Amino acid sequence: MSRMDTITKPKLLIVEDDPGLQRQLRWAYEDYSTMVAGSREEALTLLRAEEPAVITLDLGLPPDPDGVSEGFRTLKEILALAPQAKVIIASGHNERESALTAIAAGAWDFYQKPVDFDELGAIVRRAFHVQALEAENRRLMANVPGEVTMLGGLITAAPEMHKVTRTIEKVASANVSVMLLGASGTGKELLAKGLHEASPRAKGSFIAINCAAIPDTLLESELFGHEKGAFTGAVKTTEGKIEMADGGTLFLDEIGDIPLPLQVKLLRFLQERVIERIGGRKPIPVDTRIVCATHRDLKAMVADGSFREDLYYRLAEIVVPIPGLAERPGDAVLLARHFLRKYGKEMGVGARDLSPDAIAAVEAWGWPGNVRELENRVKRAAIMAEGKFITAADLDLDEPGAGEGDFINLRAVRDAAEKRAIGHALSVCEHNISAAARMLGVSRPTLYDLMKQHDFSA
Ligand SMILES: Nc1ncnc2c1ncn2[C@@H]1O[C@H](COP(=O)(O)OP(=O)(O)OP(=O)(O)O)[C@@H](O)[C@H]1O
Repeated sequence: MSRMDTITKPKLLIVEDDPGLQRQLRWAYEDYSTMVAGSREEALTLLRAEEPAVITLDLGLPPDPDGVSEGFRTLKEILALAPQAKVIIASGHNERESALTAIAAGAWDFYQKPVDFDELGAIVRRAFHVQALEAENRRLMANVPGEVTMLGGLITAAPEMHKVTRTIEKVASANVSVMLLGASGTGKELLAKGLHEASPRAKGSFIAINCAAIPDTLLESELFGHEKGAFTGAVKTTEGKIEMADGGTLFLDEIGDIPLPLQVKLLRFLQERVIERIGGRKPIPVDTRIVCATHRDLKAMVADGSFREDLYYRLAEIVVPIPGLAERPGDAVLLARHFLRKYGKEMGVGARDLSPDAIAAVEAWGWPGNVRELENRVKRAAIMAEGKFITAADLDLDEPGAGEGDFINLRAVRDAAEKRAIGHALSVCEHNISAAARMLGVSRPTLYDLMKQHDFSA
């Protein structure tokens, strides 16, 4: 076995004690990197060292070459070490029963001796094929969000967002101010948190505040805190959010909503790194990093005088635009599946997936509310849906023309409605055609015709 072989060819382990057969089998499998073991011990040693994907196993091994006991023992030990390996059993005449027992014990397939190389070759090829598919599947499942934690728990497969996360990772450790620009629900807070966690301030607190959600009159106290008796109702001295985030990061969402007088106070903090609580007399030094975000056009606000230019440049040394969900190819479905798993687990319902019509609808939707909208729709669907699959209707994405622009005429609307109803019935009935036909009140042949017409696979 050359080094090249091990790198490029799939590995096949042949467990066979007959030297003649060993030679023949080795010769028959040129396409694989083959290795031969004549006993259980040798088989296990090679298994540990080489991790072959497929194994052919003769049940009659020494010290019991005419029985099956050693073969079964070997099978059991192989599967204990490598449950994903495909083990193909070789059984002699009249050993069909043992072969079936071996399958029940976890073997993948069997063939009858004397060896028919064509037949065995086909079984081995198929075993490799299935093994590769399963390995690919496992790899994809491992990459399923939730299990992979990207920056701040963010989930994405879109290159546009990978660029964003790379930028954030880079600026996290630099001493620069960062402004995130993006529509509501695009994940700005999640990214700000990711930035904090990737920065040397990760041991400090991450505090978030939405400036648009707090009335102007309270915002100053929220940010800077107040001394006892500073105003009616100030019954005790309270720290502001800037102070609470000392040593950490303060995320100011909707920074464009800060009124002008407060902009001045914030600028002073950024320049001098001290704050004064409302009603306080002494400046308090605070080491807080500010990360801010907005969906507004701050440059236009600077131009019309509603946002201070000097503050803008203090806050926006690095500006990171965040693309909307609809501009991230593949992310909507990826995130829908993630939220489905998350809420399915939380509610203790079994594993569920999106039906084909739901996938199409999720891909076509414009997502004006971005990830937040998607999360809300999936959460509601996870609660309401009954079948194993979540449909477009469950997600409330099934109005005629959803995401597709206007319909041309009534026939097109009927067509679309028919297609949705069929997709829904098929997914609810888990593709059982008779059950779906009953649900739709049509005969089986009619449903077959309709499925053909609407491009559903039978
Ligand atoms: N890529 C993502 N992966 C996983 N969850 C996400 C992702 N993007 C957003 N979310 C989730 O969507 C919701 C909205 O995200 P977030 O609050 O970060 O958005 P935002 O841009 O700050 O919104 P707003 O400006 O309206 O406050 C949160 O529950 C967040 O956890």
